[in-house]
Amino acid sequence: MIQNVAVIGAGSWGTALASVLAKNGHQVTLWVRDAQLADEVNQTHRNQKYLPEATLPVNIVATSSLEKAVAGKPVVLLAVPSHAMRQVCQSMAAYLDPEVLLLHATKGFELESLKRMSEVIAEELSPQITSRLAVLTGPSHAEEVVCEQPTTVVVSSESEESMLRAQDLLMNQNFRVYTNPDLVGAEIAGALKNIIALGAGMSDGLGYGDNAKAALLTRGLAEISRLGIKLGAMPLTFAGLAGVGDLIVTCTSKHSRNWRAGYMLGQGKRLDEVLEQMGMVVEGVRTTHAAYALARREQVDMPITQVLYGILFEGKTARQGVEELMGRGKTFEMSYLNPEADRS
Ligand SMILES: NC(=O)C1=CN([C@@H]2O[C@H](COP(=O)(O)OP(=O)(O)OC[C@H]3O[C@@H](n4cnc5c(N)ncnc54)[C@H](O)[C@@H]3O)[C@@H](O)[C@H]2O)C=CC1
Ligand SMILES: O=C(CO)COP(=O)(O)O
Repeated sequence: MIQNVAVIGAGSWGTALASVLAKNGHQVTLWVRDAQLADEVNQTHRNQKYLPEATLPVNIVATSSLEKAVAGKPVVLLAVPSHAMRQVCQSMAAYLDPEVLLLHATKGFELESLKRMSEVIAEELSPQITSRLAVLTGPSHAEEVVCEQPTTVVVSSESEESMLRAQDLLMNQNFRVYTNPDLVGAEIAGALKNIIALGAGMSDGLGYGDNAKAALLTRGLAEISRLGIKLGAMPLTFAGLAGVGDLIVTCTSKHSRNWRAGYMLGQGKRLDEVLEQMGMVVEGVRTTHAAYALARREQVDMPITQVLYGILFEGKTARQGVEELMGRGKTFEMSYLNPEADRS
């Protein structure tokens, strides 16, 4: 069924998802924070800053008014950075349709509370929203999605009906949408892979090879799963699109902001320089901070995250980080073989 959909956030991901929805025939209102960019999208059907190569469908109409964007819309899709989620929800709460289907495509935790995005959304809107809330995640760079390159993603929700509705809205010949009821696992996997992508970029920036990258991905997945399972995720989610799928794409793609930021750090640039040069959100930086705190709170061993925290926030060099990881004591690969020593 053709729907009126509001997409909140016109960075690369919001713009690409607006394009998918519009090509599926939906009428899309795109909320753009910056009024000048809203005019540009309406007049030129382009978003020069975030997706310069793409021409956008004409059934995307941009507005810088959050009220105009969401009022009366049966479906709202949020694609803002994690640090903006709470404030955006607060600002749009009064205008939302009480029966709205809410999707979010944000990969991160709220740093201050260490909460997942769906928890932040439920706190700001209402606890009942969880029956109409779904997360969209999986290996999907905006730059490829917007030019209709084959892509697979996953939607997760506590409500089967919401999950199926989200799948119907988004799915097409080039954008294949799977469902997975493990909302907790889907959100955690999508957020934590960005930490490992920073590490993979650093490894490449240091000039290390494929062996180091494979080690980071595999041991990264081990610690992502360890924390995720402790926080209530289903183990198999980490073997799926939201887990290993997204880990592969983010650690190996030239499109990845996290990989690119890591690469520059590996070459010896300072974090502030790197973030300034990126000009786009690098979720892995805040997520490293959040995961470091979560790992301490939950007493879960996350050696790669710990080392990256040292590099990002404590002045350790990338090379020292590698030495630290390679110099750790002997241990089992599979912690279930020795659960007492749950080490990586
Ligand atoms: N770019 C991609 O290919 C993908 C991104 N994501 C996730 O989507 C989310 C958004 O990422 P991108 O679109 O890539 O970011 P981006 O850096 O391309 O754009 C960020 C957007 O958020 C807006 N924004 C920044 N601060 C804000 C604030 N305080 N309040 C409201 N809006 C604010 C900016 O104006 C911009 O429109 C992130 O969580 C990211 O991990 C997920 C999958 C793919
Ligand atoms: O989540 C993503 C791809 O699935 C996007 O990753 P980056 O933010 O590193 O570009």
